[in-house]
Amino acid sequence: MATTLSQAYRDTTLQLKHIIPLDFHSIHELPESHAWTQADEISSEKRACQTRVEEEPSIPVIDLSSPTVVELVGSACQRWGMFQVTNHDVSLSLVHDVEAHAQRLFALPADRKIKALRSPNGATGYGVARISSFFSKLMWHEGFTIMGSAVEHAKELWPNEYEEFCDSMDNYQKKMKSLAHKILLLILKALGLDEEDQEMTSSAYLYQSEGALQLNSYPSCPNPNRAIGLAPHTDSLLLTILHQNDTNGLQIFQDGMGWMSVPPVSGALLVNVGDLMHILSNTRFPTVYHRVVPNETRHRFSMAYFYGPPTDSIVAPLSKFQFPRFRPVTVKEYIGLKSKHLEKALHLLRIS
Ligand SMILES: O=C(O)CCC(=O)C(=O)O
Ligand SMILES: [Fe+2]
Repeated sequence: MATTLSQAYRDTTLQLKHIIPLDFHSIHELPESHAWTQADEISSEKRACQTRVEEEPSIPVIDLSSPTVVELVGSACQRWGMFQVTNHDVSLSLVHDVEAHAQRLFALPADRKIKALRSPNGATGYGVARISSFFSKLMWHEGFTIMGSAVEHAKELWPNEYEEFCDSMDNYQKKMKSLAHKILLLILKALGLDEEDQEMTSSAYLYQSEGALQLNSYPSCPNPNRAIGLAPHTDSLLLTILHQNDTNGLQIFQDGMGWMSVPPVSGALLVNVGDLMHILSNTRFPTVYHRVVPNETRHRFSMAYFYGPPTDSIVAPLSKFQFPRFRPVTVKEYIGLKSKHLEKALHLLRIS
């Protein structure tokens, strides 16, 4: 039987310290457990880089109905591994509805949210970021992960009125999936894929793909300079489509430039290349190293939709690349490698 995405994520057992978020409602000072120093980060040399404050080039905003959309997407992927899209056919009222549900969820009392806690070897539900176990300090963040139906955990949160939440999450995931299909096709065209690749990717990747929806909350923080909202990481699958509310916080790392802010653009959705796309493109498209910094006065919410091929399928550089730089890997194996080795996982697949 085919492996589902949640099964692929289920095999890492964590301690509860790495699952239960802080009760942010009751905290007025940054606790030692959440106060980071450079030494607490794996890539401390990157943390040491200053965030740029002067005028910086910004991530391209691409109108999906533009006649040159393939070229625009191709050059944004190559330069940034990231772009924002407008004319994406996802209604803003749906986006805001999902955001409002996320706000309602995270505003619940801590003892209620704990009822939907991710289990120690589980993939879905309420909890800290999965990457937390790699760091000695905890993040100023709480999340809720959905893969497929949200019913099981929504019932734990709202035993009598979970339906509206679930309907909204279902609608949003459907919309995200079809937008991700569309964007994947544009990216594959931009890569100039040949017939053989097209057959492989269009049948498997497009029609049996899998996705996960991650709701993120970063409450206002009493000492944002010493806290981290989400530690630096790359996303594992092919693409991520992100909505951020009107509160800054997301930053991407650019060689030679350091950390650069990616402020929200009203009505646009942000798309970023993940590790599997980096493999497929044989390194032409960079996987985006990003983090979130908390804000002293404002509460940031974001919704990230992670999109990947079926979990048992094989990902390898497209056959048009004469000198593949990665060995083929199944999605499931890659998720396992990432759970064990975090950012070193990609290097373990390098063959040249
Ligand atoms: O909140 C954000 O802007 C980023 C979220 C993110 O990177 C993730 O969920 O992987
Ligand atoms: Fe991410």
